[in-house]
Amino acid sequence: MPPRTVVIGVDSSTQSTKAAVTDTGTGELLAVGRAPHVVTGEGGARETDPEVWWLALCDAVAAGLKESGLSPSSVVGIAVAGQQHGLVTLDRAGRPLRPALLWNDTRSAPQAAALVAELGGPEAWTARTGTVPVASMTATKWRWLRENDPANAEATASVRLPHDFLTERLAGVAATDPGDASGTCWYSTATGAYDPDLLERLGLSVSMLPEVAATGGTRIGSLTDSAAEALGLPAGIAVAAGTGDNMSAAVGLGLGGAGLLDHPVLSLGTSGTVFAASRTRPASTALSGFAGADGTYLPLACTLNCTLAVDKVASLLGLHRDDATPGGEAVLLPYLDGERTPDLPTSSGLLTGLRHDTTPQQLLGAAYEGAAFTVLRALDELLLACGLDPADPEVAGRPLRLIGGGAQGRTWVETVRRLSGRPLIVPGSGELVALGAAALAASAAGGGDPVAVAARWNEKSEDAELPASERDTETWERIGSVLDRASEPLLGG
Ligand SMILES: Nc1ncnc2c1ncn2[C@@H]1O[C@H](COP(=O)(O)OP(=O)(O)O)[C@@H](O)[C@H]1O
Ligand SMILES: O=C(CO)[C@@H](O)[C@H](O)COP(=O)(O)O
Repeated sequence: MPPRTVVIGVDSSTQSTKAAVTDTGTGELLAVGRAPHVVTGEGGARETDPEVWWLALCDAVAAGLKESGLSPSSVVGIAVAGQQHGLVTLDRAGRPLRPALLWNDTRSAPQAAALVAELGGPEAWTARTGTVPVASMTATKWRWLRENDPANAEATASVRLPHDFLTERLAGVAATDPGDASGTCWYSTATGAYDPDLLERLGLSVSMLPEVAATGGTRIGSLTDSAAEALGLPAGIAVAAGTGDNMSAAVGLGLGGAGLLDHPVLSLGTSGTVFAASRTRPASTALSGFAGADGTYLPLACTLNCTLAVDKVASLLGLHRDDATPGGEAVLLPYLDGERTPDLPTSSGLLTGLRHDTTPQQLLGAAYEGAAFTVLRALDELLLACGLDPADPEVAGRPLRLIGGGAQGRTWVETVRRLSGRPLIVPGSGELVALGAAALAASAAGGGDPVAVAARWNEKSEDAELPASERDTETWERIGSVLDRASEPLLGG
């Protein structure tokens, strides 16, 4: 038998880094090393020092390798999938000038509104870049920095996204991929390149940005001696371009440009996201028309408040996260970070429908319902943008794949099932982002198309399949009516 070779898929997300030591041949997840991140900031600010991500990556890789019991010499490749959109600013020596502005930092909402108006409205942005700027998009953060921290903006020699900052630390090469680049709002999914006019408008030049590799699985270089020493891995192994975390999850599921719209995906993490792989370029202002890691399309909608917000409500109530019952009359919109979908960056949490007999368990259940409702309503927009009618019983009956940390939680699964009325598939692998990155690494190390690699790995996956339960339309309508009434003044409706 030839010796076992492995690849390392890194998921550098908002709350932590995970490094999945993955068998190159079978996709078996042999070990997962973990290291937490620190997010700081009050009000709308959310920042992390990029050096925290690098140290967490080193710790997670070391922990994963130790747990696997394998020799470092069995590792043949590595790829990073990172939280999308974050703005990393580097000096001439490649050192971060300041903490990164994260995807859920809402301070750049005014800059987003100004950019939308400057181009003549949302449709113009959809046509140009695929996506309408909201506070999450990198372009709005760069403009915020120029207006609010001009000294650091002036000193910036290069701009990176979280995943390509880390990839550059690994390979010494400035590279990104179409998927993560499409979340900047200065890359066009229509042309597959940076938009020179938008760069000029933003005061950026191409020389400040990483080159866009053809796919996230492209080998952009090899592990440098210094990175090898920091990670305890052999120098010279393949480094892939990597991608954004949602794009990587799509790869991990074996979805990529194959038009597999019959299985939309719902991810329950710090963010709640819904997305579907598509061959058709989406043209809706109601969602983000991102690219996939291979340059095809990944229409996606994202909420700012999902598992972290619900965990916060549980801790305020002194309850365990699964100590919840359906909310009854109580409606809780847990928009603790403001909200992105719907675009309500200055909103905060809202509780209504309290009675003398409302219990703490119902309040927690109402937080789950509010978070799940918000992302599920975005799913309807996603389907519409993909030319599907969400009210069509055939479309409404298609299964929803549930991923992210929340998919491991009983109450999350039951709440999504009850409010969606759909059958659910919970994939056997709980680490789809890291698995997708491992497939990108395997591809870079010589293993062919990453989506095909992941699809082959998934053939043995033991997925949980849950049949549909009756849809709780009463709760759905109650929450929808509260949200619509509360957002009217904020949306100017
Ligand atoms: N067993 C579980 N039950 C419910 N929620 C869980 C469970 N395990 C993890 N989570 C939730 O998953 C979240 C982290 O998910 P993850 O997808 O790793 O987030 P991120 O990618 O944003 O860092 C945590 O906020 C936690 O609430
Ligand atoms: O902004 C988005 C998607 O557009 C988020 O989904 C981020 O990519 C962060 O993801 P998690 O840390 O919640 O996984």
